[in-house]
Amino acid sequence: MDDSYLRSRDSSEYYSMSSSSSEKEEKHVNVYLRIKACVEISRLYTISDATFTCHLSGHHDENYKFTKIFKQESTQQHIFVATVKEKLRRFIDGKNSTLMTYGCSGSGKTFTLIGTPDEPGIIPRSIKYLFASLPTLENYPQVKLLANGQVVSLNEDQKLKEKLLCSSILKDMHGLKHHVKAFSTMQERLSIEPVAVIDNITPIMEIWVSLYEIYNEQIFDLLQPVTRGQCRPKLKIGGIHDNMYIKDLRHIYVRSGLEAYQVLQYGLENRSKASTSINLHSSRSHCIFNIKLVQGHNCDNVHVSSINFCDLAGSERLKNTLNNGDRLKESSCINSSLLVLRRCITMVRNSQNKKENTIPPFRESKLTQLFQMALTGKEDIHLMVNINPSTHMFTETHHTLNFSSVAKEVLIDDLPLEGSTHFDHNRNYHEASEDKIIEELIARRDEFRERTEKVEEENNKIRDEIAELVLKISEEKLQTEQYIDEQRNIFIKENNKIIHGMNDEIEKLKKRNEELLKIKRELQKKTEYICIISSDSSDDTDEGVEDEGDSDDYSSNYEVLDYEESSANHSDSSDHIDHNDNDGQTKLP
Ligand SMILES: Nc1ncnc2c1ncn2[C@@H]1O[C@H](COP(=O)(O)OP(=O)(O)OP(=O)(O)O)[C@@H](O)[C@H]1O
Repeated sequence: MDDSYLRSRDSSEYYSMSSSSSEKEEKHVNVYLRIKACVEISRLYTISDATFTCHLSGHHDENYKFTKIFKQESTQQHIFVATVKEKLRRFIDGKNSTLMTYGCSGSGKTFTLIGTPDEPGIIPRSIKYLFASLPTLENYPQVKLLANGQVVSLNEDQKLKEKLLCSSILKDMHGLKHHVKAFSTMQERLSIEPVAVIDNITPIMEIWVSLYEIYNEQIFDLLQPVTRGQCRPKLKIGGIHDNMYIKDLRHIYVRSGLEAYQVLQYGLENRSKASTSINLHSSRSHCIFNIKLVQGHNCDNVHVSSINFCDLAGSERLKNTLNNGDRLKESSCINSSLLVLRRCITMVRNSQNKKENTIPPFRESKLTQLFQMALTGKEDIHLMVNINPSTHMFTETHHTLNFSSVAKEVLIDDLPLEGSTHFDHNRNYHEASEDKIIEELIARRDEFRERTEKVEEENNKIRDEIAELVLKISEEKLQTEQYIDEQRNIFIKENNKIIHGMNDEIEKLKKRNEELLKIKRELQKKTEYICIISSDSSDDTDEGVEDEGDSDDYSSNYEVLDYEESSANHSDSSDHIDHNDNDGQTKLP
């Protein structure tokens, strides 16, 4: 580990990374005190450096020592830098750690861990720091973490399935768009914070997260989607000795800070909360967010480190809360599990001090059962104690301070990692100086700009393609219209031709008709004339004339002969004459 000194951007303090003093401190559990910012501050307390003093009337003053005290004006960033940042480096180096927030209801535990978009807490800052320090992670995981801590390599289908788990949660989050907005607001706030850039990276680097709550002494997976009306399944604890795990707990593979943050928010929406007389949004459960980092050169040779952020439910005096029904049951479950925690820590402390040698009652509560390793000092644990300095909370605050003083005495083994030869645990970190931060921000901005340009380029390409298609379609449309026009014109022309031909024919027929009518009239005239002549001659020579039938025969013979002659002249068209046509006009059928 680099021996360099770090400087937080918002304070003039320097934090030693691995100086001998910090190593000395790490032998005991780190216990921090955060005093809630509120209007009324009791005169019963005074603070001097890392000592908090309670002035009890009629009694001597009680002093409580802490690793560090964060006064009311301390910022979220200050607290993150002073408590967790170094743990995150150790986490990247392969070490496990647990941070617990402890305090009475409404004292600011959730605010310290989660915070708000404008004042992000320790977890969002840790997510941001972690992903900023790591290289870009692969789209798909190569290995999977089983709940019992085993690691198995994944085939292509399984990789896709794991990736889809995260996608389905993010899809569900679309109804909660404010979280995406909250994250970008937070990103802006956090963008000026220093990040560590690690030197040597392993081919396998994966981040997995899980979130669960212990509510009324039952464990529930908060990342397990449940349909409306369905009960969230209760999970069981497995494992042997002090190595405990939660059976069937979901671990989600996340690739970016945004993904991790969204998954966290998705789970927090499922957390049991209720309004109490002390806190409008009181957490009624212990809630644990876990991040696991898998690193290795190949699937058979990986190391997993784990970091827990544990937001404990607030202790509450039943007399003060006036709780009843469900709230009362929750309160007594919370208080009894915190009581077991206190007893366990006291016994661990006493056995470490050789005062007694009894086995702490870890199995009496789910919380202590799961965190047995950390509570016995075998893993790194640190405690954030939150207090509300108002006078009306004095009794609760006094209890909290007594617990913290015991916890502060617990020793932790800072054991080196066993068999941890998979990668270099003493990586070099480059703590980003102000210049480097600016450099990195510029690099990120350039990268972002490059990505935006690429997207714009693709957009333009697509736009051009669409324009081309539209042009093609309109050209084809035009061609089709022209073709239809041409065909219509040809049809009209042909039609006109036929009509013209027919009109000519009609004209011819009309003429022929007229001619025939003329012939008919002439014949009638002739007939009449012959009739007149024949009647005249019969009058004159009645005897010498043959009978009427002969004369009829003569005239009809004459008519037929003449008609045949004329029809022979017009034989081709006479067939079509309509002799019944009243006005003598010929019409088309
Ligand atoms: N340091 C602080 N600065 C500003 N607001 C704070 C601070 N600490 C807590 N608060 C506010 O006080 C209220 C209660 O805080 P929070 O919910 O974090 O308490 P809690 O200890 O988690 O309570 P519970 O155990 O009931 O869940 C919240 O509205 C929170 O925003």
